[in-house]
Amino acid sequence: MSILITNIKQLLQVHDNNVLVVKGKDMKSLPIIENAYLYIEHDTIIEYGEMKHCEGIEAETTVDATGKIVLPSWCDSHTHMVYAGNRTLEFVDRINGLSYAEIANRGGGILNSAKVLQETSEDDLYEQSIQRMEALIRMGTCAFEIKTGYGLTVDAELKMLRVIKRIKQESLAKITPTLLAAHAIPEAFRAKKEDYIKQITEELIPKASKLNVAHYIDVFCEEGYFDIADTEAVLKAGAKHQMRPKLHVNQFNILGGVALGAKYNALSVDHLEELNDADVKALKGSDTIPVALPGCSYFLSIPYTPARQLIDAGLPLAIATDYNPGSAPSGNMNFIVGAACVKLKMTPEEAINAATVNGAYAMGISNMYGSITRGKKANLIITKPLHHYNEIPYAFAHDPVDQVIINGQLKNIKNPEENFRI
Ligand SMILES: N=CN[C@@H](CCC(=O)O)C(=O)O
Ligand SMILES: [Zn+2]
Repeated sequence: MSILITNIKQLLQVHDNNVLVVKGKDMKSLPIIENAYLYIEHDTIIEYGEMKHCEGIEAETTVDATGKIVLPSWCDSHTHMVYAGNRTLEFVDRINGLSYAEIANRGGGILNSAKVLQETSEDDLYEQSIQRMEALIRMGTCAFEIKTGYGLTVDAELKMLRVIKRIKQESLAKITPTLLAAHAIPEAFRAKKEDYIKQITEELIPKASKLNVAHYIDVFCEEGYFDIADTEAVLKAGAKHQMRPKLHVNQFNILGGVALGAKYNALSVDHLEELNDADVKALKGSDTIPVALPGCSYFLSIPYTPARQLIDAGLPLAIATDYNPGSAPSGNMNFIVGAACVKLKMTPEEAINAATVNGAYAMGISNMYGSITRGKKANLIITKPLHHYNEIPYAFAHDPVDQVIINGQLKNIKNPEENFRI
């Protein structure tokens, strides 16, 4: 199967030499080819260049992209999209004045989602989740990290892992599973957190490892959830099973999770709505990428991650949705790219780098995803006609996506019958 895209107004994120991550000042640069073509065979980017060099290329399918922009599809490196039900009642409670912490203390929040998930069948959970994901593919995301963490029992966490495994096997999207082993303390363990940590380290992690689905491990390192000692215990147990950390840190309070993540060679440290100089120092010289989640800041009305401080310190930054029923019930990366510009004061180039190649890095897949490079996977967005790529973040809440190519397959996203499964 071969596809030739012609007359592309702007082909974005073009790197002849493969790029794994973009840091600091380099994030301001977004290599583009104006009036370009792109040629794909099977699932792979084979060739690209200026239209004047396109002669002689024949393909089974030709797409005329006159007036349109082509870019690598979004790479969303932080989601909790496998969940059951919703938390719309808590949304209204928050509008009426309750805080996220107050709702959690009343047994709402993560505990509420866990109760519903425990009562939901595996097939139902799979269907709810894959339908959420397919809606997002239509919005231009073709690579997703998916976390467990709404199980809160060994059985329910393993159920989540099996659902993620099935999505990974059956979807055309690229899936990176993460075991969010310590997300909240179940009611039954309130007075004996040590026993819950023991259950996680001695039972959940070994059993999860046997399923061979998740190679990343996550902890919600936060006041009222898991402190530094708990987090370290979970990371040590994960390391015994070759699970690399991807951590929730600094969402409401700074506990030292960033330095701990860097010490354990975390792939990413995510949230960082709160940040201090020691955190920035800990990240410098590490291979750990910070990840900002502006949808969560928007929805909870909490501070936005100080992206400028991170980028201006020479660090890389990724942006992701945090798609979940409690703090970010939207998985739309187009909105996240816009919010990164408006609220995090990132330039469009920085935001697009953060949502493509750096998002791929934060999932450990940037060798094959996140840029237009010969030999990389053909996961692409073809936009509607736009004047310039700046229009993607500028026209906030618009949907710029016209067509997607996922794993080398051209999809008509407007057709409700379109299929994104293998
Ligand atoms: N902060 C921890 N976990 C999720 C929210 C979970 C929830 O409220 O359901 C997050 O990343 O924001
Ligand atoms: Zn999260």
